[in-house]
Amino acid sequence: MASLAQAEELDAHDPLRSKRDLFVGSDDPGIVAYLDGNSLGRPLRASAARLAEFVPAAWGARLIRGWDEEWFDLPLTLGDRIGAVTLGAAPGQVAVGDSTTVLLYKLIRAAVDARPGRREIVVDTDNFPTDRYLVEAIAAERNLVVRWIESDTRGGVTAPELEAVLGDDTALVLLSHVAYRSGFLADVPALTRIAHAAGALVLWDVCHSVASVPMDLDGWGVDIAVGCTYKYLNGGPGSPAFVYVRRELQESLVQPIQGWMGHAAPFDMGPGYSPAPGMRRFLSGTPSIVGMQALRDMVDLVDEVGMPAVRAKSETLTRFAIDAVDGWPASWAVDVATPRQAERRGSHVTIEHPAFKQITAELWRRGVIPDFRAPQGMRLGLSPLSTSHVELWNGLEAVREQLVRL
Ligand SMILES: Cc1ncc(COP(=O)(O)O)c(C=O)c1O
Ligand SMILES: Nc1c(O)cccc1C(=O)C[C@H](N)C(=O)O
Repeated sequence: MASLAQAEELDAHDPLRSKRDLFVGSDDPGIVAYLDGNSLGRPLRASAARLAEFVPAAWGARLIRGWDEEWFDLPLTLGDRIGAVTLGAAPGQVAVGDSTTVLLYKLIRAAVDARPGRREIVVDTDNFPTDRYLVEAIAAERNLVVRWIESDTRGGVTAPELEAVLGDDTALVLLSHVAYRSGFLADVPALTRIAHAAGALVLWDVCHSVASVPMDLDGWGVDIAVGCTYKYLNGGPGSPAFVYVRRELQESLVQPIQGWMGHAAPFDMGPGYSPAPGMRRFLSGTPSIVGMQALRDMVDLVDEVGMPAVRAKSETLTRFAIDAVDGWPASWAVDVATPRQAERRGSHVTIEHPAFKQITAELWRRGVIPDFRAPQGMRLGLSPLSTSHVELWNGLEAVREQLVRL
């Protein structure tokens, strides 16, 4: 049974335990347990220093010269770093820029346009709202049909569910690698093979898996992936998203927001749009260089420790959370909505109870910070590099204390 002693023991043997001290606020007594790193990761102390220095040393001193010296290429050089460290992507296939929502729009549009004559987009009913809304908007724009896979707050998409909706008319399948609610971890290589066998392209939303679940996008034959950088990549609020496009596919995709930064010769400022070769064609306007600074430190840290160590810690954290909740009286009727098989879950655990909305609000007042997802889910986001088992135990104890009072 999970206990404080067990949490202390797990921390004592955790090879990543010293990394927690690298984060701002890890010593703040007002934050008893930060369990929302899957919405907004904590800042690294190195990022605080980098951002403080950026204004005088980069922006202030280099001024417009900064674009030639580094910033113009940063979306692609940083993309390559994210690709190598977290995505299993060879260079030249990842670009950073825009928000997740905007990148998803650009790539969903490009993908359905690359399959002319096919009229359906497949997506699941419990995919993240932005993904669903975009698919509906693009279906309306392009006169396409949305084929829904029924999923719920406890699930994710499996191979038989995908097979049941695929057909000759499927242009694109849009799925999440880790379901934002349940934490279900989809079998990317298997589902990608199934979609390809039907002649469809697949776009993976990797927001909740990047830097928490190891990926091999090249090896898995993934077409396109989009992910955000403010969760487990700790880029800060609104840090830009990234897109991966398989090399062989790049020249065949035309994205709809044709801005000058994606042009083959942006500084010619000539007539007509001619897309740049390679990943630059997926950029639109001036990317947020300021927004790219903090995540550079997290990519370096993940590179130093390696994704297998990150995943191993994530597994002990999620298992500990599930064991602790399993130890609560059955009469409390708290359900674990996250898969119990470690290989089928990402790095958050969701528990369900009708009182969790009010309980989460009270926990925030007490410095215990999970998040609440309607109708009754409490998500415990476990950032492998910044969450300790004792912190998690303290958070769970606070939840238990609230449940006892009901
Ligand atoms: C799975 C998933 N997709 C997309 C988004 C939307 O990203 P953004 O708000 O950065 O556009 C998020 C988070 O907000 C997410 O969790
Ligand atoms: N992106 C967010 C935001 O701008 C404000 C508050 C929360 C978020 C989130 O990240 C939500 C998150 N993607 C989720 O999985 O629910």
